[in-house]
Amino acid sequence: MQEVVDQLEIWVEENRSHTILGETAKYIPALAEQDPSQLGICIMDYDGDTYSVGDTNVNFTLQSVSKIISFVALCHFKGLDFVLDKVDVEPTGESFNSIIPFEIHRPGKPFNPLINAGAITVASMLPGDTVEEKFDRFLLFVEGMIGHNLELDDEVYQSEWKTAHRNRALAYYLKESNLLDLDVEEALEIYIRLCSISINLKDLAKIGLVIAHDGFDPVEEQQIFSSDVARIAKVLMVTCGMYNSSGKFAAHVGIPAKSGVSGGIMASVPPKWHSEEKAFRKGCGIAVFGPAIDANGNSAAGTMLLRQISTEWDFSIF
Ligand SMILES: NC(=O)CC[C@H](N)C(=O)O
Repeated sequence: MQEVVDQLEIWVEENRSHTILGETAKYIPALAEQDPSQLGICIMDYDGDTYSVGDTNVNFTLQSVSKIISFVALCHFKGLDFVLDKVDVEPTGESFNSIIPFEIHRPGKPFNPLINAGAITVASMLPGDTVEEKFDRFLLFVEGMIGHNLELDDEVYQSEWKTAHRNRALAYYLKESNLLDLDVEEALEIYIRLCSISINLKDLAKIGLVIAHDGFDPVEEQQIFSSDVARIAKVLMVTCGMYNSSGKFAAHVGIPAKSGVSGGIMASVPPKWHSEEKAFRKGCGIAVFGPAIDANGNSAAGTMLLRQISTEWDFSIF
C-alpha cells in the first residue's frame, strides 16, 4: 500500500516540527544525548506487513514501555489474581516516579503497574530465583512475540543504574511496606534492566499488534497470552499509559498506548469492522520514536503524530 506510506511521510514531516516542544530526558545521562529532532513510525498490520517512515533505522530503549510488557508477562506466568493482589489498576494523577501517592496511602499497594513503584514491584515478582533468571524469562517471553533475540543497552543501563536515586528511594518504600520479596538493589536491577532493553520500531509494533488482538499473534497464528490479560493491559494503557496526559490522549487519540522517556510509544489499535474504506480495519500495532519528550514524559511529536493518524483514519476506540 504505497498510498499509506506516502501519507505517513507527509504526516511525519509535518509533525517533526513538534519535536521542539520537548527535550530529551535529562535525568538519565545516556538518554539526554539522543538527537531530539528524530521522529519515526512503524505500523504493522494484521498480516505482518509493515509501513515504516521517518527515522526508522534506530534502536532505542524500552524504558516505561517495558512496564506494560512486564505486567502482561507476570500475569501470563502467575495469573491475573496474583498480580492484581499486589498492584492496583487506578491512575494516580501524579508523575510516574512520584512518591506522594504511595506515601499518602501507605501501606497500600502501588496504584498501578505503570508508575515506577508498581513496575518495580511487578519486575521483582517475575518468575526465576535470581535477577538473571527473571530477566531471561522476560526476554524469552518477548522474543516469542518478535521472533528473535533482544539485547540490553549496557550504556543506558549503567547510566540509569548510577543515577536511579529516586527509584532507589521508591524501592526502599516498597521494601519497608513488605511489598518487595527481593532486596532493594536486586529489585532495582531487574527493573532497570527491563527499561534498558534495546528495541526497534518494527519489533515494538509487533508487540502492540499482539496486544491489539487480545494476546493473539495474527501473523504466527498463535495465542501468546490470554484475552483477559490483554483486556486489563489495554485498560491500563488507556487510563495510565500516557501518565498525566492519559485523559487528553484518550480524548484526542483514543488508542491504548504506552510511552517511555526514551521517546518510544507503543500503541495497539484493535480491529474495527465498520467504515471499510479507512486503512487498517483489521487492527494494527504502532510504534513511534521521537526522543524529545514533554513535561509528562511522552514523546512530544510522537503524540501529535498519533493524534493526526488516529483522527484521519478513525482509530479511536471510543
Ligand atoms: N517514564 C519512563 O519511561 C521512566 C522509566 C525510567 N527507566 C525511570 O525509571 O525513570
